[in-house]
Amino acid sequence: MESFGTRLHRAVTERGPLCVGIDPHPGLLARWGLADDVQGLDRFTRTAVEALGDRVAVVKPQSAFFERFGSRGVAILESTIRQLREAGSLVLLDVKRGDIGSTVSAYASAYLDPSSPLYVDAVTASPYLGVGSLAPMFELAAEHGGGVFVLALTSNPEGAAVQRARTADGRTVAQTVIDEISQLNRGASPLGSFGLVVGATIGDTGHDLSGVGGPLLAPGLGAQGAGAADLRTVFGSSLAAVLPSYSREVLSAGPDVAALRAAVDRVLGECRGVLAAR
Ligand SMILES: O=c1ccn([C@@H]2O[C@H](COP(=O)(O)O)[C@@H](O)[C@H]2O)c(=O)[nH]1
Repeated sequence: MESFGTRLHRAVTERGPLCVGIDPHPGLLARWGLADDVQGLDRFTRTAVEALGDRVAVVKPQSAFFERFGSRGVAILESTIRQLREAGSLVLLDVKRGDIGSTVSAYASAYLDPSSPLYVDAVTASPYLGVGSLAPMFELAAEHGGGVFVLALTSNPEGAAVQRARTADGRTVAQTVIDEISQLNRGASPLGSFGLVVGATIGDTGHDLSGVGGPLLAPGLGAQGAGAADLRTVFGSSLAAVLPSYSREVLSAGPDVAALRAAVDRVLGECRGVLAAR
């Protein structure tokens, strides 16, 4: 089984360095002329899959917007995941899970075991019960060619108070996460399967990302105010590993499929312009 890092490296080579989120906000449903109900959710996600599935390297459904409709929303999430995989994009489910290790095992089975209805290529995870508590996710991901993106320096302004706090050895909390994920990726080529989430909004953080060896997911572009040029400031010499991520900026071009695709081409072009100079 090929590793997630290898599959991601190929997808980005073939389709370009871009992740697009499927975040069916109530406001976007209204903008697309859809009701804020299960039928609206279904129509929204089918259109997004049609526009994105055969051209974007990684598509990132945001689980919260499906869960808010209960079991019928989760059924649509399952079907969206299947459709995206069939269309050839890698699916990164944004669920930000984290818990004590024995419960993380169950989350790992839910998302990273190929027999699960919610099986995806990769998930986001929260390290705030300790990076070590995520070990069952790392292990199942490694076994089945999956990936895990761990929150390090998030795009929201509230994150800094926790993530930049100093630990006993003087490193920030974020740097300890960065260092632990770097260890997991040691020796992986061309790219490790364990990534970090580092917001494009956060400016020059003074954190050392050079040894991570895995992908750096960069949300915060577009609707949260960061632009492609900010990637240079945030990531510096680590630009090669960056996977820029947009949700509302692209989705607000819908529901016309051609317009959604044009938005994808536009943001991809902007990101390539910055990432090519790495
Ligand atoms: O630090 C983080 C981690 C995750 N996110 C998620 O990414 C998208 C961003 O959506 P936009 O519409 O492009 O703002 C959303 O699903 C967040 O939950 C993040 O923004 N920042």
